[in-house]
Amino acid sequence: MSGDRLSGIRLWLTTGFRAAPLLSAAGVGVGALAAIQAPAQAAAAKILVNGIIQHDRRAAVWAAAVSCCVLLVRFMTGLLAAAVQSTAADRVHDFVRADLMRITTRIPGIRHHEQPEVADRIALLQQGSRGLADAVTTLFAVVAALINAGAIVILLAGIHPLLMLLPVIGLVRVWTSYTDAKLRFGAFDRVIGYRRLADRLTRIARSPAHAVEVRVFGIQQLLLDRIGDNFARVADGRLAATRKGMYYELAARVVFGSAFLAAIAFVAVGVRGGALSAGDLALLVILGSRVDETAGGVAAALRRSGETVGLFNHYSWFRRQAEESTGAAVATSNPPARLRHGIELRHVTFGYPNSIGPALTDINLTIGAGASVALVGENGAGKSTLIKLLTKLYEPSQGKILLDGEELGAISPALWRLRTSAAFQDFARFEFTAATTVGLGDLPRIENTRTIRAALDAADAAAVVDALPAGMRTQLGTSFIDGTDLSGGQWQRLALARSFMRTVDNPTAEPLLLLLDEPTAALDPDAEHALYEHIAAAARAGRRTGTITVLVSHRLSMVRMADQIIVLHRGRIAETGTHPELIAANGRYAELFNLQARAYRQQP
Ligand SMILES: Nc1ncnc2c1ncn2[C@@H]1O[C@H](COP(=O)(O)OP(=O)(O)OP(=O)(O)O)[C@@H](O)[C@H]1O
Repeated sequence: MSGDRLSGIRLWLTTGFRAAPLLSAAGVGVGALAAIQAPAQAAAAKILVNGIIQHDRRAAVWAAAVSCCVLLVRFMTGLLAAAVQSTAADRVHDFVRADLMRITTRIPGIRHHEQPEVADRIALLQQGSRGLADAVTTLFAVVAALINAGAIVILLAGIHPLLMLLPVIGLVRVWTSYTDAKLRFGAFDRVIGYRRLADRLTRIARSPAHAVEVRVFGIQQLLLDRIGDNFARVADGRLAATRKGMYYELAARVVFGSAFLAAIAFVAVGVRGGALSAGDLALLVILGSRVDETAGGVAAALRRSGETVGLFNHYSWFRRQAEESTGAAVATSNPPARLRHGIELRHVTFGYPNSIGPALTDINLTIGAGASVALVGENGAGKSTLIKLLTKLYEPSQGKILLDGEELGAISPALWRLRTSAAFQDFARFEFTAATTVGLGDLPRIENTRTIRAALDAADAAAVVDALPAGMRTQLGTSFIDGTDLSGGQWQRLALARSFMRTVDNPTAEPLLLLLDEPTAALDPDAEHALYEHIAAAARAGRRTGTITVLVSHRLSMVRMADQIIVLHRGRIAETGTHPELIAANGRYAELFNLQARAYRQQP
């Protein structure tokens, strides 16, 4: 058995007991109790029949009484089992969901979001979360089925040892059922990519964020067709597996039915010859249908446990992956209190997972402490990628990034991020109150109104908040009944204010790196101008504290104040220098700058 499978089984067997120990133990106990009821009743039936035929009143009364008691216990355990199982399943569901959230959010980078095999497994886990929750119920079913099967074998052997062949033939049904489950689960695995795509397209079709473009470009039908295609592939894959499995099941039942008929004939002959009693025949008839039922029960339990183990394999794999990437990120060093020399990139090359070529190639760069740097270049040149490497969202594929001479790779991502601040072009619209949306930028001071106000001023966003119905306490976002929505530019101003939270009034934990990736894309010219004034002021202050400011912008008139301008082209550094140096060099930067300046001059 592979290590993956073993750890899946181990996780299956332990998760229920970790999530709800008492309920799980009770569930297994009730399962065991339920399992002996049917064989007990069959044995009582044999004694009853023999008692009646042999006029043994005492035996007959006892057998009838036992039968009634067993029936009563059966009703009680049925009620108890349903309650115990569903409560345990709810507990396990909550436990697994919380565990998955915890391990996913602890992964320091974002590489796992872009690996299809990881995304597929996460989709499988989400869709099969009920199967994970049924960990206890499945265990309950397995215990019950095995005890039931054991008791039946003993009773059959008591009639005649040859009858033990019946459960052996019943095993064929167990095997076919298991094969059926394997086929179905395999099909489920194979089509999960289509399923994930269909789900993603469905989300696009329903998403309010896409609603306008979906209607303007009339792409509803295209989306519906693609969703339909993908779901059809999912259904085809699963149907083929179901059909194949059904043939196996049918064959097994024909074989078992024939064997059962032969067994009845064999015992009937024994009764006629006097070697066996009428009670034995009654017991066989009852047990015969029980063997089929039990074989079905064992098969169903195995099938369920096969599916459950399959899901737990994914769960275990995902936990291990998360642990490995979290473990890999367990770095030994802390970031320095302040930068003295700066950041150096040595032969840094980076390629995204599953992409053909590198996004950055052989980047060599030194940024002095306290410097302001501007990254410019055409779309796809690699600017945002460089920002992601500096925030340790990814690690370089080759080369290293040094922070005052020490490798950034050795510094804990969490601690490093505490000493950086950033605003991204794809900024998040956190739908909290306005104060919280900004305060999130510095968790220890999330409720410090003075700091939030200062960050809003720095981002020229105070007017946005002041115009809200309840000021800073206004709930943002359309997901809430009393929520207020903002324009794209207003959201971006709040995102900028968030990024300034760590930079304002923070002498003890001043960021070492302030990253601004296209921070003004949605801003009007006034706000953009005010922002650049602030960035220039922050950059000047950075000279004192050692903070490096990195700005990505296509607006070249805004980057001229940077101490160093780096022009990226197709993932490589094309040129670097100050604005005057690059203009004098008359290269790519000068060409782009003059082009933009001419365009502005030509405006009426
Ligand atoms: N998550 C990703 N997975 C695979 N490739 C990516 C990913 N993100 C970016 N790329 C690729 O990496 C290259 C650099 O992209 P990057 O976003 O760094 O460019 P950029 O200079 O910031 O562009 P822009 O000015 O358009 O924002 C591009 O070829 C892009 O297609």
